Amino acid sequence: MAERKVGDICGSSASTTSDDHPEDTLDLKPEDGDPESPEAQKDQDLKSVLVTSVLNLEEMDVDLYRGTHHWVPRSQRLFGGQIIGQALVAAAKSVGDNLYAHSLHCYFVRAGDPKVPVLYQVDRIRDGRSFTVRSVRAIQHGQPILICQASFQMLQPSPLQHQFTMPAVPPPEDLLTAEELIRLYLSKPDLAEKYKLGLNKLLAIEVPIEIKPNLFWVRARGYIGEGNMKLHCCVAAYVSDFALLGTALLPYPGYRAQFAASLDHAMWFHSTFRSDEWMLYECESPWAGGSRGLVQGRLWRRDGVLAASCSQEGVLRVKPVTRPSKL
Ligand SMILES: CC(C)(COP(=O)(O)OP(=O)(O)OC[C@H]1O[C@@H](n2cnc3c(N)ncnc32)[C@H](O)[C@@H]1OP(=O)(O)O)[C@@H](O)C(=O)NCCC(=O)NCCSC(=O)CCCC(=O)O
Repeated sequence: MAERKVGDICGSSASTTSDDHPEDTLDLKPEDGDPESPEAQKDQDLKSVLVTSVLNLEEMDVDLYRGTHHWVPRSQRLFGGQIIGQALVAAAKSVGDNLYAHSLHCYFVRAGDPKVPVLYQVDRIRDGRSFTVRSVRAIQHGQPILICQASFQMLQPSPLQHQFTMPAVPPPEDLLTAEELIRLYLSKPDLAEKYKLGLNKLLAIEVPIEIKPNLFWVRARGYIGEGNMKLHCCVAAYVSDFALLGTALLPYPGYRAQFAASLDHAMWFHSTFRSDEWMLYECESPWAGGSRGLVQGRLWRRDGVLAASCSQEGVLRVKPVTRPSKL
């Protein structure tokens, strides 16, 4: 019989069997697949940091988890995608293997503090025949920073099947990564010192996501492996918040964000996909007003299958870009 350790929030621990919550043993670790396969050989040292650390929550007690931070944005508030991804991991741990995340709805109610860990408390709202709903509160300093509802469904076939068509874009292999692009700029001999400094700072940031700018080809860095769809959904939830809100600023090159923070985030998962393989992230902003911007994203598998969709509204307070006078 499997044994697992539980403890209270203060860190004391006790031992119990997994019999009372057999689903709690759900393994969200990356799959190793065939260790002899060339892919596994090549990637065995390159496990995605997203699954080995960011999304690898520590179990504190039944339905209570603790997450740690990896990359913290310059704003010094926690990255929203990290909190959503970790909340989905916590929710997924309380549902059976035959259930798959199909949607989540979150509100970011307070800025996350990078100096302390985040606790995730899961409420088992309902276990239905087809659908199962969980509510997760992400807590710091005794107060919620995120509330998240996630819904899971067993696989069910349907004659209704349609999707938009993926935009035609160059494949990721034909494009430069963000790092390559920065290095290209840095190699220019006439680049001013202040830009060199800024670009070198950008290069030093270790974001566990790879992006090719052009609508965004995106994937988790490192190897996760095939098969664990719950885990790929959690990674996609992390990835989906990256650079999404900035889409609402694209029509306004004359302004820059003075304050930007996502208010809510909703996501729907449509098909199986691998978050460690290139997916096209198509982002658009149908509306902005009232110091807020609405953004929508579609994650496409490179074979043209729509993998996931998301929507987000964020606070956007801007100020005009001041350019030095040429006189
Ligand atoms: C959204 C808020 C800030 C709302 O709280 P609030 O108390 O109502 O705050 P607020 O009044 O909006 O103030 C926020 C800020 O806006 C300023 N402000 C307020 N009114 C005005 C105005 N008229 N003109 C100019 N500035 C104004 C306030 O002074 C605040 O500024 P400050 O924080 O003091 O510098 C809060 O709920 C919160 O912090 N929620 C968490 C949001 C969050 O952390 N989201 C996830 C991280 S953001 C992210 O991940 C985006 C992706 C990053 C990427 O794309 O790279």
